[in-house]
Amino acid sequence: MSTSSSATSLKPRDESTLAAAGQKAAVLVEALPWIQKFAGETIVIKYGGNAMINDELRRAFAEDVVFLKHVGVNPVVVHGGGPQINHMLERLGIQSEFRAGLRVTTPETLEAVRMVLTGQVGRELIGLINSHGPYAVGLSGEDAALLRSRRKKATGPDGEEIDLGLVGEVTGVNPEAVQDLIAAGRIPVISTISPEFTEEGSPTGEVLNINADLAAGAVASALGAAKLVMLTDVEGLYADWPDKSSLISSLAAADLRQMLPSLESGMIPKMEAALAAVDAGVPRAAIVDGRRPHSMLLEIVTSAGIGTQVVPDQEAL
Ligand SMILES: Nc1ncnc2c1ncn2[C@@H]1O[C@H](COP(=O)(O)OP(=O)(O)O)[C@@H](O)[C@H]1O
Ligand SMILES: CC(=O)N[C@@H](CCC(=O)OP(=O)(O)O)C(=O)O
Repeated sequence: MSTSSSATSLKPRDESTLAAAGQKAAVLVEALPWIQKFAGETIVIKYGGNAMINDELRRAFAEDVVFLKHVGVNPVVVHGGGPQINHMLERLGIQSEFRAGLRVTTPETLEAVRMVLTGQVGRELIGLINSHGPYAVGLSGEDAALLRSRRKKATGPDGEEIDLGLVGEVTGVNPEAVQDLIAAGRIPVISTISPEFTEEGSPTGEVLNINADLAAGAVASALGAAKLVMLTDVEGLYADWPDKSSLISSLAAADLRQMLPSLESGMIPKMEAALAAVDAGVPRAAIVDGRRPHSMLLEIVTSAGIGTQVVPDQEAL
């Protein structure tokens, strides 16, 4: 048998591929305890509109979600779509206005919000996940009585009451439809429009626009999730925004509660949601940079995580 180097099928193995293989094995082994910890558990992932701004990011997100499903975790996706709604409103010649991080919502705006979230952003996400197999099923807060809400009263920086129009806060979550989908091996993908209910518990016939962070926090609490992960367009929570050297890696619920009044814009509902989830017994809420492909997977299956995590007070001692 000839071993001459002229044989065309003979491919030498170089040192660099061996070194790279070693690093890959280390990553997989590091993931093992986290996969064991979360197997059989539900993780709620809030996918913000700013973290889905290009095809690479959207594809990586879908891969991460399907990866989690295949290692035995039950991912539940709650998606936003703020920038996509802004774009649609611009096309319709409607001005976007945000107060305390929430969109002031007129009946006309609500029509666009519902159309973009449920009909466009949700559909695209479901399509991307389902390019890997028949996993994702879309739900709006209107489906199977998933969400109940009432008008949200917001307060401005000087304590004044702000009228946000058709904006809701979640008053109840009926997680049965989501649990049914999980039991059937599916990945629920939730868009955050919710029917409005009176104080007495009757439906008013109106639907309300719910901020996706706040909805994700409520869904994570109702499902007894093991973790809430929120993907956004910054590295995490900054103690002294916008000073880039003040990125927080971990903080206790009590410290976050103290910080809340000083937060600005979109960080207000995000951190309110993180706090509400941890207060309701979700062991971890993490804010990660969704502009980095696979940030969600790295947050869940690595020891250091990558963003800011909120932990219950007793764990921070
Ligand atoms: N303390 C803070 N740390 C980080 N970001 C902050 C802070 N305060 C305000 N922000 C702003 O919050 C934004 C994230 O909220 P938002 O735009 O609503 O995200 P998403 O669309 O992902 O929900 C950041 O891009 C940043 O401009
Ligand atoms: C009341 C309110 O503000 N609703 C949000 C819902 C979408 C959302 O939250 O999207 P992101 O997560 O991408 O910001 C809105 O209309 O923009």
